[in-house]
Amino acid sequence: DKKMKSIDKRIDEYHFKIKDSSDLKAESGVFDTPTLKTLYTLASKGIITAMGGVVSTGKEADVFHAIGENGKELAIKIYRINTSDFQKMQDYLIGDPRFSNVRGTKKDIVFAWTKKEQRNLERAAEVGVKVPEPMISERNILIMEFIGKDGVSAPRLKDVRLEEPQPIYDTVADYMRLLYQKAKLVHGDLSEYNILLYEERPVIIDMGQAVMLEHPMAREFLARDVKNIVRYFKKSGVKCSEEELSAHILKK
Ligand SMILES: N#C/C(=C\c1ccncc1)C(=O)NCc1ccccc1
Repeated sequence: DKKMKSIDKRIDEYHFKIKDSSDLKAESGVFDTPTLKTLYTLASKGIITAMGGVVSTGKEADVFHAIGENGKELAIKIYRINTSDFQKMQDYLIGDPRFSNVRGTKKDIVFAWTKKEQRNLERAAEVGVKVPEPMISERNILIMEFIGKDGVSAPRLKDVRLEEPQPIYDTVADYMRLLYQKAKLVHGDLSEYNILLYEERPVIIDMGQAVMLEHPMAREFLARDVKNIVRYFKKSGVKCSEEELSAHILKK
């Protein structure tokens, strides 16, 4: 019972439990009724026991901190159903052999996108790339491992000044190679905005737009990812080039 006590104490530390929708609605525009229903379903299954604060907000989605079973810290990514750039999502999905049959309303597109991010995170984790471990996705909600401590998210590379950039660059280069060679994926939006630094190691996030190598734009997306990564690490003092990073990723 002591254990339960401590979890309750932890939960009380948060602004609010999932008690009524007024609190959640105040948080941000993602909490429309269907989303609240889904959150309550997840809560009633004990998957989420308390919602924390906002970790990050974007056009497409908001990420919240939460507490799950046995006090585990979670990241809850909630995709907006109305304002998401669903035309862009649709173009990405149509090019993806795994989702090319998805048609229909914005809702269907956003649900498929959420599932896609979960599948991409699973494939990345399988081949040894450090990403937030995905747990489940339900409609427009993706639940994953929280990368951070006590509700404080690990910082993005964009927000840190690296003492030792070389080993971080080497790891990111290896992750890009593993994604391409083993997971047959291109991240498609890789930059210092989508890499967290946790316990001195890079963690890749935001795999929703990642595409399979068969996608018509896979090579252009890879070239853009390479350009972004070289630009950032050159600025951080690493001797690197687009040719060298591309070779590292593509060589057999
Ligand atoms: N996944 C994820 C993220 C953070 C995160 C932190 C700690 N643990 C897991 C994930 C994240 O900020 N993504 C960026 C983003 C972009 C656009 C909209 C919302 C969010």
